[in-house]
Amino acid sequence: MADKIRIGVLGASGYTGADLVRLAARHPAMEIAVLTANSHAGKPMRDVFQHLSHIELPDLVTIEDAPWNEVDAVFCGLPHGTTQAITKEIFEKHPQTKIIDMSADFRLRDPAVYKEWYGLDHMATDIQGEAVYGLTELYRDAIREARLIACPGCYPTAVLLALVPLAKAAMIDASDIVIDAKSGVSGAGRSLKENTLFCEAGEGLSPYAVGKHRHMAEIEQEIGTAAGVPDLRVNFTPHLIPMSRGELCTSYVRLADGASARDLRHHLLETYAGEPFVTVADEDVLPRTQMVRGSNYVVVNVVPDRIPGRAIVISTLDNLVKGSAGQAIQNFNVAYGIDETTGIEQLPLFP
Ligand SMILES: NC(=O)C1=CN([C@@H]2O[C@H](COP(=O)(O)OP(=O)(O)OC[C@H]3O[C@@H](n4cnc5c(N)ncnc54)[C@H](OP(=O)(O)O)[C@@H]3O)[C@@H](O)[C@H]2O)C=CC1
Ligand SMILES: CC(=O)N[C@@H](CCC(=O)OP(=O)(O)O)C(=O)O
Repeated sequence: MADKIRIGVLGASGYTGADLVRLAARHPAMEIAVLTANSHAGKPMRDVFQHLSHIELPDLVTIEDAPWNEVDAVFCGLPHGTTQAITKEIFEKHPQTKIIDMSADFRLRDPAVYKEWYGLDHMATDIQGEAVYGLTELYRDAIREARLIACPGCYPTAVLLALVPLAKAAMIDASDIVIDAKSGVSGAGRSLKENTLFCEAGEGLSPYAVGKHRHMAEIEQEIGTAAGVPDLRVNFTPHLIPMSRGELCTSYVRLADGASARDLRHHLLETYAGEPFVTVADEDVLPRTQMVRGSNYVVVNVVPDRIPGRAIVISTLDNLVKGSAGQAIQNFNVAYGIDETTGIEQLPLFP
């Protein structure tokens, strides 16, 4: 293979950053050149993550100390609000760099909507316009040309892969979507939070951010665009479930006149025929997190609702792989013209 592409991972001491490093370390076209951290800066990566002690990795440095002239591509796994300024700075000094962001900082096209949901002024409105929404299966052509890729949130990835094709084909009523979502605790990141403590997350199931979760903005943006419905509103309720990784979204939809659950499933089968990572489950198989754990796969299916004129669409993924690091690498592969499955072909872990 020609020279490897040198990558930097911002936020390598976090969950998405660490999973990115785990996958990148075996990617034949990548060389891990720079890893950054905040409170963990100055430490060897193996001191922070013992599961990565089998390989040689650069030590963690602060963003300020990172040598940007030594990287070709940057993956960002930073908290919301911390990616815009550094993205601008890198592009100003090294305009050829490709940036693949796993945070929400460039996902929302309208900076006013970003402010509404994140409570922050957008600090890079001049480059927001060139950001491509990194849902690979739906934006592949634009990703090929992009230097700034905004990977979707984990819940939106699961929901949009299932619903956008149906909304686009006008097979469902985009204005009547109710999404019940559940996520493992790693979705909340590695920092200490009360609701993620073992004693408080274990043996329980808790709804959170009901009626106000910021992923609604992303889901509305993308389904609204696909369906041609400006100001679309969806109902989305996430729950924290006591497992470390994995996510399952159950969407209750109203069928367009004449459409059946079976038609919806056939449409998804046609849409995703040939897609390496989206599996439409066999007719009687219900998606379960155990079908995707540790992998870049998404499993979807559609079943009839007992209420006439409605259907239930279920989708599942691993929030740290297809929901963040795996999808980021999939986008990297597309952006660099590498076979899309490179480095992320792992089958799910089971049991
Ligand atoms: N977890 C998930 O399933 C998903 C997360 N995301 C998004 O990806 C991003 C990262 O999430 P996740 O890995 O879970 O988060 P973590 O909390 O696990 O990690 C955050 C990382 O950012 C670093 N960091 C924190 N604050 C700063 C700062 N002010 N300046 C520089 N670096 C900083 C931390 O360094 P240190 O630890 O050394 O202090 C750490 O490396 C977030 O935007 C998140 O919303 C997207 C999809 C899925
Ligand atoms: C369990 C849990 O807390 N999950 C996170 C999802 C994080 C994510 O996927 O996405 P963002 O990049 O948009 O934060 C949450 O609901 O905020």
